[in-house]
Amino acid sequence: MSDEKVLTKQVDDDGLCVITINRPDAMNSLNGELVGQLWHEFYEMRHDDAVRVIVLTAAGDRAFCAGADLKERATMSESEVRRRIDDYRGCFGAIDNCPKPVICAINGYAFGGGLELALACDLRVVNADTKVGLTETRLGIIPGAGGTQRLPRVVGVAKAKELIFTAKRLTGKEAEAIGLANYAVPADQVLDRAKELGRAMLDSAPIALQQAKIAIDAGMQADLNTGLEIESRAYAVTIPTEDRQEGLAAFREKRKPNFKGK
Ligand SMILES: C/C=C/C(=O)SCCNC(=O)CCNC(=O)[C@H](O)C(C)(C)COP(=O)(O)OP(=O)(O)OC[C@H]1O[C@@H](n2cnc3c(N)ncnc32)[C@H](O)[C@@H]1OP(=O)(O)O
Repeated sequence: MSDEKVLTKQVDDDGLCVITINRPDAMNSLNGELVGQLWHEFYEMRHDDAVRVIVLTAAGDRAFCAGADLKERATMSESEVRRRIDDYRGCFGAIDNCPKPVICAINGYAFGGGLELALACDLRVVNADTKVGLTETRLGIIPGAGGTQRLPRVVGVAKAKELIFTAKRLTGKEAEAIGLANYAVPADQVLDRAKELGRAMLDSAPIALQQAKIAIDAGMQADLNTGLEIESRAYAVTIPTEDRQEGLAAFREKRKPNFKGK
């Protein structure tokens, strides 16, 4: 393990947390240490009330994440590669299942596992001039960290097949046009736009945010009637909360609500 931290974390007083991948010299690619730390951090944040909304980004101006660390990969046995793919799935699953909104600020290249990492987040803001893509088929493999499942759910089956079969590298602007990114902005505005989105969510009640995320994510895997049942159960969780009473009181008193996540 090197002395330099591969991941940094900053939480402000309002609960906006910025996680920064810090391997810029290796294009922020995913080695074992980074995957382990990301996984651990997202597990910890599940239970940390000081964190309400998360922005995930990376250091430097070239890459968000160039996917698997291909130099490390070249040294690994087949069984080590299998295990590493499982680690990606566990790590990205922890991000996907994080009960708080996660916004990915794609500051530069996002290829292979790097884009799969971004797809595990709820929203994406991308550098308009960078390139992103699931490039794995050009390396004799397939997207194995959720890409074959999450990309079609975001952009539709036919577009996902086109992108995966051709390993196409899209510009940030093109990613925005197909809904892969919520916003494409100039490079120097990526992090600020992601934080701005995050701050807009801080005004919403934490339990309401969690339940809305659960309802959307679980409901999208189900038929409409099951999805509506999931929504109904998620709504029911919010009914006995102090925050619901606070929301009504704040409306009555014409003031901003002070939500406590209770
Ligand atoms: C389940 C998951 C599977 C996967 O993720 S498979 C991997 C998918 N990733 C890719 O296909 C991207 C591979 N990388 C590239 O295509 C290019 O690179 C870039 C477009 C990202 C950048 O190109 P350029 O600007 O010309 O720079 P450069 O000289 O190629 O790279 C700069 C340094 O960064 C290292 N690097 C780039 N990508 C990776 C990587 N994925 N793993 C480890 N190192 C990487 C290079 O080797 C080099 O380093 P040095 O200066 O020592 O030669």
